[in-house]
Amino acid sequence: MIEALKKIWRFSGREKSNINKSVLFCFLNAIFHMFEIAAIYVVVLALVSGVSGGKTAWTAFGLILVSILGNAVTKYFSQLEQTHAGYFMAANKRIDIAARLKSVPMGYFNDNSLGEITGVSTTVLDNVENIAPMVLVGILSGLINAAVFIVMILAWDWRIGILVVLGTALYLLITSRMEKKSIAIAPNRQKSEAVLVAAVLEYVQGMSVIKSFNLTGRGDKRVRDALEYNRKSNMDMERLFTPYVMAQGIVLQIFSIGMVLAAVLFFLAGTMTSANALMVVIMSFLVFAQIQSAGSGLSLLRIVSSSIEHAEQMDTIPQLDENGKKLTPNSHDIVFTDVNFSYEKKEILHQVSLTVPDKTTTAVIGPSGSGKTTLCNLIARFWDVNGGSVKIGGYDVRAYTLEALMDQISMVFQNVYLFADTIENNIKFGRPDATHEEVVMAAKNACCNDFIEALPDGYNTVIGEGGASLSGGEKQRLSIARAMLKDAPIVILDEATANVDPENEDRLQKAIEALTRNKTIIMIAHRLKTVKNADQILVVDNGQIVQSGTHEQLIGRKGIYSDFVHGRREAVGWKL
Ligand SMILES: Nc1ncnc2c1ncn2[C@@H]1O[C@H](COP(=O)(O)OP(=O)(O)OP(=O)(O)O)[C@@H](O)[C@H]1O
Repeated sequence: MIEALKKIWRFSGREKSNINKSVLFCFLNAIFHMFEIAAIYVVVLALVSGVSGGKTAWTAFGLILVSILGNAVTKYFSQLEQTHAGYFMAANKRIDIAARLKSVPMGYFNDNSLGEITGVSTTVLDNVENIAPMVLVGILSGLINAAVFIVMILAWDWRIGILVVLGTALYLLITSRMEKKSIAIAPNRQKSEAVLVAAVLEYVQGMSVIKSFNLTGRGDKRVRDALEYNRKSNMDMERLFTPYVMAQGIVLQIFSIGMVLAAVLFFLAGTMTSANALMVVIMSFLVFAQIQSAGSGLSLLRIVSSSIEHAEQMDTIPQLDENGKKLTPNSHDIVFTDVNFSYEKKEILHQVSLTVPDKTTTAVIGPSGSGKTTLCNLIARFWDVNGGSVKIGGYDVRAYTLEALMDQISMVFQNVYLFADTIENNIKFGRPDATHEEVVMAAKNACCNDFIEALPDGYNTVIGEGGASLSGGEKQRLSIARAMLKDAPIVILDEATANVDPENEDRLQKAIEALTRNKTIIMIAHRLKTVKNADQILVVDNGQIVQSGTHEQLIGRKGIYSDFVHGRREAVGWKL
């Protein structure tokens, strides 16, 4: 229990002071509750002594008024501090995760990790946000208040005090058993929630495939299994808790009745006044309220603790080793020296050495799966090489901070991702401080202006998440506009014109020429015309550069390139 409490306390980070304040307000709240008891005591004393009158009534009224007002104010502030602490505990972690993800190797992102990240950022951190401060404050204040209350009762009547101590001890014993038992089950419940999020995510993402292959039955099997797993783990938790919750209730009932019986016996034996005996009867309803508050916190402790453990697993996501500096190279040549690379075990690039001179265009061609995209991704350090080095302007890409490195590079990917935001902001992603005029200019150069102006709200049109409401070609052109706006010295184009209709292709080619003028270009090319015009062609086959040179040099040589250009080699799988 102490370990779990410490874990929440550690996790609360900068919000510790809010937790402390909330505990303090809970303590004050308990003191104000005592004013109620004092009011009752005043009335009981007056009734028993038969000296009741206006003074008694006003005193009792005054005490109750103070109690109500004090209760309301302290409850409000205690709740406020808890909500503040919970919100920021979760928000800080969410921000922390987002920051970490920026320097995670791209290989980390797959369906499972996506489900895991979504699960932690939503349900797991929701648990922390909503119940962590409540549990922490409930337990701490409940225990402190119960202890103070017990000391006061012991001082008032030690015999009744002992009964309260015994009831409290037994209640805590049962609660601690329940808390220990839930150690085994709480992480399972956590896991089932993450599995459910991952399954739903995959189901929604794969909806087009599921529909087109009419797999609705099979497609949702994973979701149904995940729901069943989640239901079962929740039921297991309930099943485990129910007997303990019943035992807790029974113990408190027995000791409350015990207090009443003791009071009657002590009164009959003449060792307790009638006023005090009446007070014991009344207090038997209130005396265990504080310990119950601690108990309900304890029963949720494991859930919060395993939520925190789960969220903290995000700290173990592999990170690219970042010791870089904010470098600004003088030239932008790209040099690979003996690069070996594997995503997992299988090596994809073998001893690749190449040079892309500053302000020249290099076309990369080769069969599908030969390693062209991988080559480009290593320049942007989406992954780190396993051997050898990739240098830009004489500096290893690992010597740059990720931010400084990305300042050097614009990328136009095969699959364009657009955010659920306005067209303008999607283009501005290339340079957030760009003016509207600059955005329009980039859009014009990328042949986007016409279709954007035809949209209902022009540049302010909000596109669907993932760019769902635009055609493939339109998305591609927007991503080129983004790159134009960024105006980085190195441009990496991966199948940049693959989705553009023939009507726009020539204009887009011109736009790409404008984008790439005076820059270092590495492009995965698929048009013979582009390849021919490149300063250098690299032919990749099976993770190696098998040929390099200009079109004129390569066409005259025996090899893959001339075979392909002369149609002697099957075009299947080739990107040309
Ligand atoms: N994230 C990844 N994890 C594991 N293997 C990968 C990953 N990405 C690519 N590969 C594998 O690496 C090899 C090279 O892939 P790459 O995408 O670089 O080839 P490519 O030449 O660009 O192919 P294409 O022209 O079809 O896009 C392929 O065998 C591919 O299956």
